[in-house]
Amino acid sequence: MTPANHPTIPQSRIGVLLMNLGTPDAPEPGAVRRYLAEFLSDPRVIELPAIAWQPILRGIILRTRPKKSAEAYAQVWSDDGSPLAAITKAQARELKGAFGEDVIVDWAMRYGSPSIADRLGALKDAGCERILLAPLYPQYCAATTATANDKAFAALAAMRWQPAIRTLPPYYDDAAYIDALKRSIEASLAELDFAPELILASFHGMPQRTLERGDPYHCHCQKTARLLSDAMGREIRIAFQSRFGRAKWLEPATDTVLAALPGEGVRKVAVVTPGFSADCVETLEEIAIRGRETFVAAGGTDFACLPCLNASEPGIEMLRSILYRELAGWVSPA
Ligand SMILES: C=CC1=C(C)c2cc3[nH]c(cc4nc(cc5[nH]c(cc1n2)c(C)c5CCC(=O)O)C(CCC(=O)O)=C4C)c(C)c3C=C
Ligand SMILES: [Fe+2]
Ligand SMILES: [Fe+2]
Repeated sequence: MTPANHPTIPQSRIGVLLMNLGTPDAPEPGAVRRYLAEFLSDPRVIELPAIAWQPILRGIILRTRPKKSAEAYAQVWSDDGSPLAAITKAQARELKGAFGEDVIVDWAMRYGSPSIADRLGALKDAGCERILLAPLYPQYCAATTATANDKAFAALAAMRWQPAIRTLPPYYDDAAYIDALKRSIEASLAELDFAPELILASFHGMPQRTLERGDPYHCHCQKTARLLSDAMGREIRIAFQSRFGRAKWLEPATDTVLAALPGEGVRKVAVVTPGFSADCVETLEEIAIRGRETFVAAGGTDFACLPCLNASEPGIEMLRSILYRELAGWVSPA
């Protein structure tokens, strides 16, 4: 091979790629439609044969849902764009330099932009010979963790010269995660002007059959809630939100629980959403806006939806600690 066509060997670096779900580019029906079309065509998310599912998706869901979802997104959109993207970007920014000068921290979305393929390519071009893929889902399920990793591996499949890869395992029971949740929740509780009688931990739902097929997601959610309850020394009840479609989903459903609590004598509630590493339409609209309406309509008097770990100090400290452990042998101790 002549020097002219020999690939240049850039300086050896390490990359960390934070990966989250993805979000529309704008709170408008067209952008939401493009996002939902990509998201809901993922066979890891909707486990039906394409021949049966695509006509339902194209013929019904993508004709009706984008308008309604766009209204939800419009209520939570920030100056910095979609909260999920803005917060994931802030997490990457806050982790800059956390693992030394030669470790580049970047972020990408499984659906929409910035894409995993683009950011992996950028890390490789910047000289990263080793990359840690970090799906930011504390609880594992195929519809989130696995599909983010699949997308990264599909991008790698197109590279002649691949970097070495590691993936961040689920961290649902990690002491650093539980401790960060406890610190963040206690700080938020201290700011409230009421004392909640109950803390409700609302996790994103999944179809019941994914539990039967072997996803550990339900168990991971239960264990997170139990460890958090032990750490905080108080009852934490669990529920599953965001039901989609007609199949049976994990129960109890968050909206059903919120509607029932006042009847059980619980009139002051704080909802936490430990399964979301960043606030998003599902926490800021579904829980903080619609969940409150449901609870108050049922007779509740005080409601709070506490923030996710986001780019808060406990949240970044937790990410630093769990990511650092996965970089063992790649970076020397700070
Ligand atoms: C945190 C874990 C998540 C799991 C598990 C999950 C499963 C799952 N979700 C849908 C359908 C939708 N989810 C939507 C939004 C959404 N979902 C998650 C996370 C999980 N989803 C996040 C972080 C978000 C927010 C994205 C944002 O832009 O803020 C949506 C879009 C919104 C809407 O139209 O309601 C849909 C649809 C399914 C079908 C599923 C498991 C099979
Ligand atoms: Fe979802
Ligand atoms: Fe939702």
